[in-house]
Amino acid sequence: MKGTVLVVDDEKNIRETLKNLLEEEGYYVKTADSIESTKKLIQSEYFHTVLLDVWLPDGDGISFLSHLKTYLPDTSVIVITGHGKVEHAVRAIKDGAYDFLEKPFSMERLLLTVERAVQEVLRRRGEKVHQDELIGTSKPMLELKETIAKIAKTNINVLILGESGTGKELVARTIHHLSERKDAPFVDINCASLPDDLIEAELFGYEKGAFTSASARKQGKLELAHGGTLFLDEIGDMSLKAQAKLLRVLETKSFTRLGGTQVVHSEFRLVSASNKELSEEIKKGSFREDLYYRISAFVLYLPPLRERGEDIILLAQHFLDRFSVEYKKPKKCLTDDAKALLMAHQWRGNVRELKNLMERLVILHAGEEIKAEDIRVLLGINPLESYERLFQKDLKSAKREFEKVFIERKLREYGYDLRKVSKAINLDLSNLYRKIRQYGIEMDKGGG
Ligand SMILES: Nc1ncnc2c1ncn2[C@@H]1O[C@H](COP(=O)(O)OP(=O)(O)OP(=O)(O)O)[C@@H](O)[C@H]1O
Repeated sequence: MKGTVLVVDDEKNIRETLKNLLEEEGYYVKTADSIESTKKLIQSEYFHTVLLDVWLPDGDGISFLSHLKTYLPDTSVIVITGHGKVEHAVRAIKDGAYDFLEKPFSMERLLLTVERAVQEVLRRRGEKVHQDELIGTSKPMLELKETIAKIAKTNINVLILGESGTGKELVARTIHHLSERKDAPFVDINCASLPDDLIEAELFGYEKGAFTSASARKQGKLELAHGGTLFLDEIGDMSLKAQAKLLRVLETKSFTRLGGTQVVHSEFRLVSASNKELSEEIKKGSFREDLYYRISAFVLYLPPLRERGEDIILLAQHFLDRFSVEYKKPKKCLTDDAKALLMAHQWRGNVRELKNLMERLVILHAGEEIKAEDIRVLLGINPLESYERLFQKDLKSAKREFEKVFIERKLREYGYDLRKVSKAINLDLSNLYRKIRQYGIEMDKGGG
């Protein structure tokens, strides 16, 4: 796949012609006929390039451009303007469009412009070509996206709190991408993964000879973040000594490298994250209160995935689509049972757990349908745990559902040997056959 393209035009035949043409060239293409439908699409899908017509039934494309860039900050937008409408083209470029196409345009010109636009995004995103966009349409996620859009352009220090895997780093990166600093570095450091003395060396850098293994001068992350954003992940794990030094840097915007005397100035925006309750750490005396106030001018809280029910299926489908493209597998969908199971799961590992699960499902399953059983096997859960909803059914359907799960589990347990299963569950062979057929149970052993 060469890249993903969204075609926004109110004329059906233009949408279809462009879609066919671009698909033939190897792009993944989606279309939208209005601003409203575009808004919906970009909440759940990422596009390298958007082809945007100026005239749309519910507004003008150029005014919509800034909204589009909020959701897809990395995307190159190509605006399609009417013949001779130079003022539109000028405004579009001013508002952040990558390029414009004046009607009528040749197909060669279109393909060339799209190709350049996609290349530009891939280059800009570097190794993070497949980095996720912030997906979610639950109330807290929509509010979060709005807040991010508002604070990104400021220089305010942001603290992101939330359980592990809720997307704190992704939010930090999104803030950077939406800020004026987007072309400067985003420098991250995980305070939990480094021992105390190494954190200082990493943050402040060192001079040659500062310690035994310091064979040459090394710039620290604070210095590297100059002009950009410094992301301190797991800041709650920083030692008190490093905290005291960091506090001084935040007050003076300057520091010296380890073993050095030269004062180094660095101007960066600080975004920190923690999955610990920092107020508790302050009470315990392991986190400085004065540092807390410095880093938390604005606090963003990421709720656990289990509290954002409606995002679960959206994210699951998003990851299935993404990994299917990545692993060149057919597009997959979730059965209603599978969706119910995902909704009922606790997701202690939050979005990271969901993402990993979807990746494994794409790798392991050749078919197009993901069933509850496929997921249960990978999650290693006892079906009954996720069967709370059985109690909302009538006895007959609850019984049927349980019977199916029971037989599926026994079949797996006995390596799909029907004779053994028949004996183990005390059900004669012909009845077992009948039930397997009746419930549409697959005798596929390759599922995981
Ligand atoms: N809303 C979301 N939309 C799309 N992808 C997401 C979303 N939230 C999280 N992810 C993805 O889930 C994974 C985990 O997210 P991330 O690393 O940002 O979490 P974290 O809170 O920083 O975790 P930790 O506390 O363990 O460092 C990443 O691959 C990230 O891209």
